[in-house]
Amino acid sequence: MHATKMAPHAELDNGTAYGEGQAANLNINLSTTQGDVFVVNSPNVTYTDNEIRSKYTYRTTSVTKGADGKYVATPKETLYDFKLDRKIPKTGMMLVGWGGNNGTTVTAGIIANRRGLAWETREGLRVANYYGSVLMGSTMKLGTDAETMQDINIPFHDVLPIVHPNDLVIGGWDISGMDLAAAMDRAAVLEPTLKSQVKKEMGQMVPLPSIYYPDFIAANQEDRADNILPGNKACMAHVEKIRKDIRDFKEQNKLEKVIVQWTANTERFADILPGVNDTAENLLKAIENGHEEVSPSTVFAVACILENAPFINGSPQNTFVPGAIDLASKHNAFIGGDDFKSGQTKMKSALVDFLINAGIKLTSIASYNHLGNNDGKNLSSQKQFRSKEISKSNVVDDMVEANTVLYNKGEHPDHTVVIKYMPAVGDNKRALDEYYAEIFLGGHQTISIFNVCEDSLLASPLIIDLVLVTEIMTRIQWRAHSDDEFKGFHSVLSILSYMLKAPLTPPGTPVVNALAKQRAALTNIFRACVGLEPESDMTLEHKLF
Ligand SMILES: NC(=O)c1ccc[n+]([C@@H]2O[C@H](COP(=O)([O-])OP(=O)(O)OC[C@H]3O[C@@H](n4cnc5c(N)ncnc54)[C@H](O)[C@@H]3O)[C@@H](O)[C@H]2O)c1
Ligand SMILES: O=P([O-])([O-])O[C@@H]1[C@@H](O)[C@H](O)[C@@H](O)[C@H](O)[C@@H]1O
Repeated sequence: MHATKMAPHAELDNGTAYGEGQAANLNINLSTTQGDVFVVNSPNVTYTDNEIRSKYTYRTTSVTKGADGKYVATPKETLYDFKLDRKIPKTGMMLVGWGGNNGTTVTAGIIANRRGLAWETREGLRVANYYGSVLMGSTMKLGTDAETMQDINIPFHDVLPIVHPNDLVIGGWDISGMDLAAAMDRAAVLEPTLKSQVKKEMGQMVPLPSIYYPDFIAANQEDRADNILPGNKACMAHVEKIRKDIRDFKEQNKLEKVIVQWTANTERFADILPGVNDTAENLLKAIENGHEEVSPSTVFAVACILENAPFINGSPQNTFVPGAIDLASKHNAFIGGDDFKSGQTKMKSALVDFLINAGIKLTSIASYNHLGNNDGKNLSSQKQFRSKEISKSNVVDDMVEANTVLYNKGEHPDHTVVIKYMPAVGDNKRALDEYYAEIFLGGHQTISIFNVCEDSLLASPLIIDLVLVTEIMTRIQWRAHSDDEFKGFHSVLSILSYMLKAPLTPPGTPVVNALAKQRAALTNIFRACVGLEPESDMTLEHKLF
């Protein structure tokens, strides 16, 4: 299944009408096939119609400490076999919170790209694109031209046979019964000249009724809740209804795969209670018994795990209580989260990475923002804000702990997070940050940033990336070269961390927040699946001659 990709921007011919499918008149490149833009020429890589197999040597450095206290670094090689199903499945994306700012925006964006829409704005003509998506808007270095020694870069999306977002079938749930066209108007994110072109199609999209347990989100959300299932606390009937919704969606749209994402309101944290949500068995029992500490997002996670539909949490709450992770592992079901990393925090994880790795001692981070959308309204409630404060605050920990030259054990920069609800600015969040650092000989560096983030236009491409990466992870299997059986990656998809503020990792494994490391992990795991070495910037070919 090949879909077209739109060129990012084009000038309109004088007087040429624009609208659905008019992109062709804009003299832009309409069709680029995907997936097979390169082939790997290696004895370690074999292609069949259905599969790509690669024999991959994973090279690391194992470190031990000698009796004299010195580290001993030993190069280590592990041989893996990767197997990738090349068939791109017809895939559905079901959003919890479909009628929200992100849900309506990502839906309109996919429709606009699929139909090649263009629309007038005050700044001139705009053509649908996927800017902000790492898979659709960025490239990766494939290698070096054998003759010119110049880098050859390819669209990130083309490194593997990945679903095209234009082909995604979209559905979902919302406690608000508003159709997607009305909800898009409520969100006030998109230009009227774009909305008018997708209004008809979106007007036919109505979110499925959802579960609503008032104590988990702000009381100020109650006036939206007109599309809810009976029952205000967890029960198996809710789990089974969600499972049926997924099956029905899959069947009605003849889908081969469904990925579910939570882009509903931020919930308060759930207490972790032994005997309630600490194991898979206890969590299922707690749901059966209607325990009031089981949140809607955890009920969705359990339903998706049991239905073998990967579930991604785009919000900061602790959806994946230990019992949910235990259940996912037992069912070999994929989960991932938490909290889309869209603007202020994405900038932070890049800037902190730069400062600390430059040997500059960051001593204080002040992160303030105000926004006026419904997310901000929900976060104006302390318990929901606390969930966000946690996810926004922990993002520097790994980078600080890794630099024992600048920081003593347990030492870290002051870090404060403030979020205020200011309706006037709507979805266009204002993020004001101050980074204060010690530099050479008692000097200081102060970096002040004023960052206007159109939150839903930044988050929507992440929703797409999370679906596309999660989907292809269901088609990748691995084994140690000596083993017979292939199996999937661990249930907790930490490969998704680049798109998330508080990356969920397999229990006991470290959390990596440094943005460059996260992108490198995503890049190099995808490269390994086609037998390519990790992207190295050594460029010895440019130094040793
Ligand atoms: N840049 C961003 O927009 C960004 C970044 C990181 C995280 N997030 C998170 O993404 C989520 C969505 O953001 P948004 O701006 O779209 O918010 P929003 O308030 O516009 O949308 C949330 C939607 O969820 C619905 N909802 C609430 N509880 C529900 C339930 N139990 N079942 C189904 N639907 C339910 C609401 O009716 C609403 O339509 C929020 O949790 C937010 O914190 C957003
Ligand atoms: O991703 P990011 O810009 O750091 O964080 C954002 C916060 O600044 C904002 O207050 C919140 O409403 C969004 O949901 C998002 O979490």
